[in-house]
Amino acid sequence: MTSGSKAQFALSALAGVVAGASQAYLLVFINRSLEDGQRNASALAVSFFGLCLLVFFSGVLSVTLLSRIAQDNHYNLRLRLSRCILSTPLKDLYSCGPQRLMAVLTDDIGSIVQAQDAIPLLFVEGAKLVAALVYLGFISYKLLILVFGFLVFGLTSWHLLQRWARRWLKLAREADDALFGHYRAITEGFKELKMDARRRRAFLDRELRETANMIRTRRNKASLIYALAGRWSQSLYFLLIGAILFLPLLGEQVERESLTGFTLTVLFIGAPLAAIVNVTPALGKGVAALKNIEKLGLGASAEADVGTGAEAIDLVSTPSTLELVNVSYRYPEAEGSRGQHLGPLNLRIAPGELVFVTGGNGSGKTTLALIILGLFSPDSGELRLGGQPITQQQRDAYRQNFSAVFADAYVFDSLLGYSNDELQARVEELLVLLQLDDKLRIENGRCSTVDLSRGQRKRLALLSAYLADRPFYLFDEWAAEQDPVFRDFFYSRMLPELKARGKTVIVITHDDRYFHMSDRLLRLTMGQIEELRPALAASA
Ligand SMILES: Nc1ncnc2c1ncn2[C@@H]1O[C@H](COP(=O)(O)OP(=O)(O)OP(=O)(O)O)[C@@H](O)[C@H]1O
Repeated sequence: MTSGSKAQFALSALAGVVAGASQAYLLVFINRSLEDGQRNASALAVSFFGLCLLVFFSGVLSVTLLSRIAQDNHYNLRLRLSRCILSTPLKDLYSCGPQRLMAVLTDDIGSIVQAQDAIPLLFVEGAKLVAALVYLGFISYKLLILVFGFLVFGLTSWHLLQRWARRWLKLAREADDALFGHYRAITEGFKELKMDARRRRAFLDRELRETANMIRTRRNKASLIYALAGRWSQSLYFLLIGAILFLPLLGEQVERESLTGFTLTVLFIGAPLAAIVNVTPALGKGVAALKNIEKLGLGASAEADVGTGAEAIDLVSTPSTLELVNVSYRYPEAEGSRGQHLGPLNLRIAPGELVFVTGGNGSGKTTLALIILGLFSPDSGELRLGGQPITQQQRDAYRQNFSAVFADAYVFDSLLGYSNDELQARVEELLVLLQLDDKLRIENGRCSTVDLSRGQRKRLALLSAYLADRPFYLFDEWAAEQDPVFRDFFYSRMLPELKARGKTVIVITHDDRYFHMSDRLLRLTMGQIEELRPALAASA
């Protein structure tokens, strides 16, 4: 919280307390006018309506300010969490899984916001309750002790029931993660599920149904316990009123006026008590959501700030030698399989070299690419640029040296940071070069469409990489989805042209027809690099 929002919070909390306390004070007036009849009626009326105005304005002020703070927090939370995800190392992100992240970004943020929305109500209702209890103390401290006894017993038993309900809610929330995984399967595996009725049935009737049913059962249990807790507290409340009304039967002498005032006040506290009891589940869900976010550990091992990246871009180096020295990397072990291991890898790529990397499926080419790009930190060994080891703090700056197109390239519908009048001419030129000019337009940095074929999407990703135009280029099986003509154009024209411009280019490829175009050909086998065609300079 900034000091401005702290002051706003303090003011709104104060207004909430004033609103609640003055509502309770209205009760004193009501009680007094009932006791006094028409005596002092005009003086009481002035104070009464004055107090009504105070209740109105302080209530509006408190709720508005606190809602505004809640919205500010919501806004900050969305931004902070997104920034936090982007500063998390890729390895940690892989181990969270995309479905958990989606559940956090949708469900958990929503729960936190609902909890924050409940806070203004807590202040107003809490203040009403406290003020009413103070008034009860003035009327009769003995009866106040009785009320306290009931409150402590009621709240303790209610709290235990709440805890039980929250346990079920927590289990339901865990199943939500699995549900998001199924939703992903529906959207991303839509075609496969549509094509095979047997598979679709198994998916809908077993996987999805089981998870959805588990969530339904767990949430139902939580709701039942919440309902029990609610009814239980209400029953206790009536029991309390009964106890006060019928105390004389137990031989306890209480004045009639005190009894009336007391009963009226106890009836009055029913509403704030119920309101507090009703908003508590929202608070519980909010706390559980916060714990979920904490449990992901996002940002715990955060890399240097990846905020705007402006500071990092200033560090882009001129072409330099890239080295991997005794680098090794292991994927975390999964159930039933040992984590794949790469290394130790030693590699030196000189500025301006065109290096092809090949190897069988699963040999570790993409993993090597992710290490070279600084997206995976090696478990041991180091990465050096221009002879300088890359530290954890420099990793984001280091990554800014690369223009990369991944095998599963994501295509943004805008150029994000690469749209200005100067670049527009280059964009037009690239659209023609990549034969996309009859498919889409890019105006003010926004693409007219990204509904393109896979090959075309890869070309659009290449356009983005060209616009960034860093000293290093890395392509992971870029040409795999291109037609023979364009594939030839890529290897015979585009790669030599990049090399001629002094770029260091690393190409992961299975296209053996073009292996001769490279300066060096590396092969990965079982996580080890083998040099098939050494650098011309080295072999000379
Ligand atoms: N996220 C991951 N978690 C655990 N293991 C992984 C993960 N990604 C890849 N692996 C394992 O690491 C090994 C190397 O994978 P990688 O994607 O680097 O291979 P590749 O050579 O690029 O394969 P392909 O030619 O099929 O693209 C594989 O055996 C794979 O099982």
